[in-house]
Amino acid sequence: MSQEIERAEPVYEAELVDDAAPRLRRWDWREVAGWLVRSPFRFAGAVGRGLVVMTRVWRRWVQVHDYREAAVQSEKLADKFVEIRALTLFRWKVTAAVTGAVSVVVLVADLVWGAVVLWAAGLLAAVALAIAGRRRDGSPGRKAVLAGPRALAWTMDVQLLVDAFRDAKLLGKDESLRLVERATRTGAGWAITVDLPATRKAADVIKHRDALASALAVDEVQLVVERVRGVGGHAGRVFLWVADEDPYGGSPQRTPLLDVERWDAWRPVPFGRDARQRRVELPLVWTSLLVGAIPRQGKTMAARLAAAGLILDPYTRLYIFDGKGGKDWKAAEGVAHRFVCGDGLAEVEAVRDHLVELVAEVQDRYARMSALDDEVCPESKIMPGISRDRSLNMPITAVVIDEVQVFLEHPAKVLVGGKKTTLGEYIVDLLAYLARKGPAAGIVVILATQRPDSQTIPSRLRSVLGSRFALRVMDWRDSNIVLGEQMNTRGYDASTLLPTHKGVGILRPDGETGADALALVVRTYYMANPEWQEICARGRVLREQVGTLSGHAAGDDSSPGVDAVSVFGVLGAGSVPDVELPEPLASVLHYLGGELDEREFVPTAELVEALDVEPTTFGRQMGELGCRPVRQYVPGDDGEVRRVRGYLTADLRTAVAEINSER
Ligand SMILES: Nc1ncnc2c1ncn2[C@@H]1O[C@H](COP(=O)(O)OP(=O)(O)OP(=O)(O)O)[C@@H](O)[C@H]1O
Repeated sequence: MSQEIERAEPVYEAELVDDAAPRLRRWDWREVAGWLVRSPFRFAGAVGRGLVVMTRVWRRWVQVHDYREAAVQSEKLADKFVEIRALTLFRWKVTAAVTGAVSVVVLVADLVWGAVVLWAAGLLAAVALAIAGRRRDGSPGRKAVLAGPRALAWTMDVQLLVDAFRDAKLLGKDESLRLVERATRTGAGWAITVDLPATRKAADVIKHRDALASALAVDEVQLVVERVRGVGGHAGRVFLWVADEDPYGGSPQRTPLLDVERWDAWRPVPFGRDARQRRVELPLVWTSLLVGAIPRQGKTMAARLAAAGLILDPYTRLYIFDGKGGKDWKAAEGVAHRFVCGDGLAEVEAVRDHLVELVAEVQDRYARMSALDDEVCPESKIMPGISRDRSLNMPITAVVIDEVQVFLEHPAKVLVGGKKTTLGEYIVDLLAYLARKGPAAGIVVILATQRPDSQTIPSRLRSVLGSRFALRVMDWRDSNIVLGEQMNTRGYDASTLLPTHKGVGILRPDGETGADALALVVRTYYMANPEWQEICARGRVLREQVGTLSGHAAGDDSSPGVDAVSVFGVLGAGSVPDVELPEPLASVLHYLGGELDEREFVPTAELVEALDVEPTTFGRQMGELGCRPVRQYVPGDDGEVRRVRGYLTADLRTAVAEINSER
């Protein structure tokens, strides 16, 4: 009895003390009743779990799992395969023999002693299973919810997922998830679709993906969270996929471009695979690409993959500039119309001259496109037919610059249009013009850098680059420089990628190209050096066949001699100033890109949808930055003209100019 007595707390003055000093653990009758009512269910639950546990134990045993794993670890699976198969077969036979023997014994016992034996055996088995499947309290550390014996429990019991959402503070205490689609086995993982309560947003789950991964006790690279969009989707519907193991481990896949004879630059280029091994393709025409990463993460590989698609199209003209000056791009010399490799003054000046030549060409293309027949060129934009018509001389032209910071940071003083500047600044202006005006005229700008900071790539250049790919970077600021303002707060931060995951990065496709997701994690395809050389060699043969080998590749390095002054005149026009703009104005300008100059009015609804922002807050923040909405008549998708709220691009430009002058 004395052991059951709890020591009373010290008694303080004015404290009420219960008379019945020795406090015993007393059961409330409601607790007892509750326990009695719940126990059959708990027993049944434990039996169910026990069944799952025992089935798994048996399956691992029959498949010789540990032996197999040891063989995989020591990379001897192939050698041990026959042995493992023989052992598996033997264990299947043992299973069959034991099952047969037990059935016979039970049958005989049933005949001799009657049905009571069956009941007794069943009960015994149920108790044994319940013991195997009981919930073990107090086991140290957290167990991965989705690994081991509980994987099946999770797929059967959504409550575990609800608990994880609550632990990650994505659901309140009284809120719950609604199951849209049961958990199913999809690829090498489990997929489930759920609806959040009406007040919650899928975007927040994406944002706090790491908290959810922690609550589920899996590494965040194993957890994929996507919004379900379009028909059948809404802002509160979430698709979750949890990989069994690191989806970016294993050996990389080779690029499918190696299996094709030629490619069409108008088709999106095969770029890599996402966590679920779905193909990710990158449209390049009518847009541009910025790749950023710290060294040795796969930046050159990513840029070369994009270039490879263009190299395999003989109608594409290539300007290839490599600031590193190594061997990485050497093979492309045989296909490039202009080729510069190195970081000396002569090389930087050559790059400048080639870019000036291109800017002049863009102007010329616009002039010629406006003179073309409406049927050939309906909207002052290059079309596939035009780009392949040799007589029009407007092929898709790609400017690929690796280690672009070498050119952008060059400090040599130059005089441009009577104004003192540096060579680097001038190249920034030229590239910004090309990225802004070029896409519609068939110019594709692809830039790769290991210095993604705001000085190196000023916002007037960044804001006009369409697609972004960030491999691992130093910190979230650098990540935002590549991916766009505030992308880290939306759950996309390339500094959290793992150093061992070479070639894995966050891709933010150009919104204009109709991409569904805001961004996605991609592992690029792998293209070994000999394969890259093979693609370049094939590109050369193709160009020789159709007669498009030109410039440097054809041994002709002469420049057409462009009037640099006339080019200078167009550079300043409408360019976005070089300051960090506050949000949401920065995102608006990024979204509009070159359209800032081309459009007169942007409906608020369009911006709210494109930027995925809350309309009231957006309106207030824009107001604080001096942008007031106006009403204008615009034609809708159905052709009907409606009066809608929106912003005049002139007002946006004025706001930018004012912010600029205040700094
Ligand atoms: N998708 C991939 N899968 C596996 N390994 C990859 C992948 N992409 C790149 N790598 C490996 O990562 C390493 C670095 O690649 P790469 O040379 O492209 O990086 P980088 O960032 O351009 O480096 P640097 O800054 O030195 O130019 C290479 O050894 C390459 O083989």
